[in-house]
Amino acid sequence: MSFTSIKLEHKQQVLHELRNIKQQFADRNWFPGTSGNLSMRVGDFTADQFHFAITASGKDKSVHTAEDFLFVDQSGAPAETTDLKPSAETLIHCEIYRLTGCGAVFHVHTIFNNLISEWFGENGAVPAQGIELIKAFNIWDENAEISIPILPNFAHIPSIAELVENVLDPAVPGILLRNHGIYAWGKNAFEAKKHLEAFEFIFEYLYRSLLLNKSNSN
Ligand SMILES: CSCCC(=O)C(=O)COP(=O)(O)O
Ligand SMILES: [Zn+2]
Repeated sequence: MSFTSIKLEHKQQVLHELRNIKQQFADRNWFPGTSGNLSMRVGDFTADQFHFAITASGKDKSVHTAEDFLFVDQSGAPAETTDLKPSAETLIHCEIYRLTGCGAVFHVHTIFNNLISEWFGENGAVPAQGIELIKAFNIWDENAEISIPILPNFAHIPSIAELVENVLDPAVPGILLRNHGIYAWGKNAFEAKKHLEAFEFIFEYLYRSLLLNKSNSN
């Protein structure tokens, strides 16, 4: 499906939804120092051709302007003529869409996701077991255990993007970049937000249990 054949109302609806999510995350201080990026797919999906709206790079994501988002194609190139630059991390979004066919990808830097990704960094994954919010990933087993992948935080984004395929687990809709932040996705913005919130709950839970265990052993 070409970008021009996607209905204008659909594109506007997606921008409206992204703007709302951006506001909600900004209110939680989830975009410190211009960090973070958000995207939502528009139109039909094939692994070879798709389009999505994404935050422009380097903006203060706690303020709203007419230049907050632009549309890009499956390679991360702008789909329309614009002076705006897509997020520096667009290629990671491209790869997540290509591999999952999802509808939205949200990336935030928080203290808890940074500390936990660094703590478990050498293991390449964060183990989480028996935490109620695992059910937000539609995993309902009692005492369920998941493993949240961690990729190295290379400065060269294409080198990170090419590793996504090796670690992506269809049952776990998120990937951490070590000491950087998390990417969470879902079939739509509602689900991507639910997943992101569940991951952040799990990271805070793990951080606090590590501290509790440490103080108990002293
Ligand atoms: C200022 S944090 C470093 C860049 C980053 O990790 C990020 O999430 C924001 O980059 P963008 O190009 O999307 O603004
Ligand atoms: Zn980032």
